[in-house]
Amino acid sequence: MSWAVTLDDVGRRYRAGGRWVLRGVDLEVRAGTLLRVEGGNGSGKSTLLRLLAGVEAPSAGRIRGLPGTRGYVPERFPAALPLTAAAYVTHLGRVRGLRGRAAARESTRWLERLGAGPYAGTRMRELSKGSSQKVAVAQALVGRPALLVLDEAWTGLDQSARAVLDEVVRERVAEGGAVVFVEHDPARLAAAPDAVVRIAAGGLAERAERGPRARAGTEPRPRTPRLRIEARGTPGAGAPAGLPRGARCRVTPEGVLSLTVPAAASDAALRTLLAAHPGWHVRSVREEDAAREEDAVQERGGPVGPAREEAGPG
Ligand SMILES: Nc1ncnc2c1ncn2[C@@H]1O[C@H](COP(=O)(O)OP(=O)(O)OP(=O)(O)O)[C@@H](O)[C@H]1O
Repeated sequence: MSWAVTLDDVGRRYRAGGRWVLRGVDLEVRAGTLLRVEGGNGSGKSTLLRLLAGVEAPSAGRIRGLPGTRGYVPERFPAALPLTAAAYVTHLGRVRGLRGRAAARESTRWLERLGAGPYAGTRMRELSKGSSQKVAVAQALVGRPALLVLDEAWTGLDQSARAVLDEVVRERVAEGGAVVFVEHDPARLAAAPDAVVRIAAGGLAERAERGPRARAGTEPRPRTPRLRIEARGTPGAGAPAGLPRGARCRVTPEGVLSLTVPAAASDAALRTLLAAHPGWHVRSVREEDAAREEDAVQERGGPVGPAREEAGPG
């Protein structure tokens, strides 16, 4: 069955008036695809995954088409539950629509496949960290959810359970499910994703689509996109020192700065601007291609949309 989850201009912040963790995120996750989410620590990967898992709602924008059955391995699994591993996974199976016996059978099957069969009857709070992680994975897989969201799900698993999870991810995608994952090991499923998105400065700074040849690891990643950062500073101030490699910077005598940087270096560029003395007030961060298009429209006297993202204070 063909379906897709669509994020339209999605933003997330954790308190009203607080910092936007994610902003202006447009993303489509289609059935039968594997998507990897990358980004530095604290960039918002887990936040994006929680939105896709439906356990958090966006503060701005819309998420459409979330399938009814979703499996989610959170970054931190609440292991101190008073249930046995089997009872917990069976319970999740029922939540996903399996009837009693079928839920229990599937629970046993997943626990055994992951190597957790011997402690299916152990209370969750008595399990070791790695064993508890196997239960975290089993509870996400039971009932074969259409969308599987894995937040560092391999962490803590032993080698054979890791290999099983690799295998299961491939199976789910081949069966028409969608899998979205974050993983710190770059070698994990390295040639498998259909797309890789990178979060920087609160938005999806980079999106690399991969075709069937790339699945076999033979196609180079597309050109790295550049971001354009616009900021206002003190009239007469020159270009700021310490910009990352690959940055191109223009400053008008009035103190209006236009800086383009490879997307991967945008966090470093923003930090440089925000830490400079005298300071820079960052007005917008946009993909360079989109900024060019808006400039062209403006030159023709047409309408200009609002900047997609504000990255600085105020
Ligand atoms: N429940 C919350 N309440 C307040 N702030 C939060 C909450 N969850 C996340 N944040 C903040 O949002 C930002 C992004 O966090 P998130 O966990 O999504 O990043 P991440 O990319 O997954 O990081 P890591 O690689 O370290 O796991 C961080 O600054 C974090 O402090």
